[in-house]
Amino acid sequence: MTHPFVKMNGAGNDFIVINAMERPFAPTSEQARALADRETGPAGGCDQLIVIEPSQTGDAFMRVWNADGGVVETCGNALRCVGWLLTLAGGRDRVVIDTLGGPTTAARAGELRVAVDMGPPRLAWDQIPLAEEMDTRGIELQVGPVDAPVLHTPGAVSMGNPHVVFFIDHVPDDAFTRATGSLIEHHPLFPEGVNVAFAHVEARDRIRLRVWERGAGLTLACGTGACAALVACARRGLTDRAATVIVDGGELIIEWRESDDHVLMTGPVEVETTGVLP
Ligand SMILES: N[C@@H](CCC[C@H](N)C(=O)O)C(=O)O
Repeated sequence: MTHPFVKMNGAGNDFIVINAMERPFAPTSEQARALADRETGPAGGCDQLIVIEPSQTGDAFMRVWNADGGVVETCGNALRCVGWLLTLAGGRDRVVIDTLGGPTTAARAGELRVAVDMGPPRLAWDQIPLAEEMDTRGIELQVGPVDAPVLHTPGAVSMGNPHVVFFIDHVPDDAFTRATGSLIEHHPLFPEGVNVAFAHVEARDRIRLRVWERGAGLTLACGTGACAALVACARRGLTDRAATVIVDGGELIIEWRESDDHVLMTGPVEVETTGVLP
């Protein structure tokens, strides 16, 4: 493959980023899986493989592979990482990055900090998508026995990719997050699978979040998950429209702007290492 790569992370959610602006890079899903592999992949593998391609309408197009080799619509933390690389390379403060989930603007927000405008959340049941019509403020889904569910009535939100957000009165441990997340990820209610978030509201402006990502499992942070959690919590009146979302790998500042319905996410990015693919 012999492409140079940059290993980066956004609040701990880590990526192998490949610049294919001048030389195409189109891995098969098996190759993407091999690059992401935690034992044999370069630089310790990754949660998502990210390829930066030319775009007709923006400054670049960002393509995303989950660690399981599936191509998905978007990735919020990767948008911040790619935003950092593109602004650095172009000597600019702001860039437009296209994705399969829609265009995003990324702007520098300090040293190794980037803010992205993720656009409006998609809240109609068929935009998530769900298999049947439901009120996405609280969908008919529960975990545990019918008469005493452990979790129930989560919110559903698309940030370009599908999310379900459970409201939980404590921070779930790894075992619970893995077991419940992997069960819900493939639930027939979600024909395209779903990212599963567990939101513990600490205050009207503070959410502690853990996310089981579709196609990647338990990660240290999920940017679109943090956006979806804030939207789901605000729709239920549990938080204001802006909050700090604390994930396992750091903190993300999320605002659901009233004036234009857009969701903004600001947070850290880190360059871990660079290398060349074998
Ligand atoms: N880590 C991401 C989301 C990556 C894609 C997701 N697993 C999906 O399948 O939709 C983020 O920061 O948003």
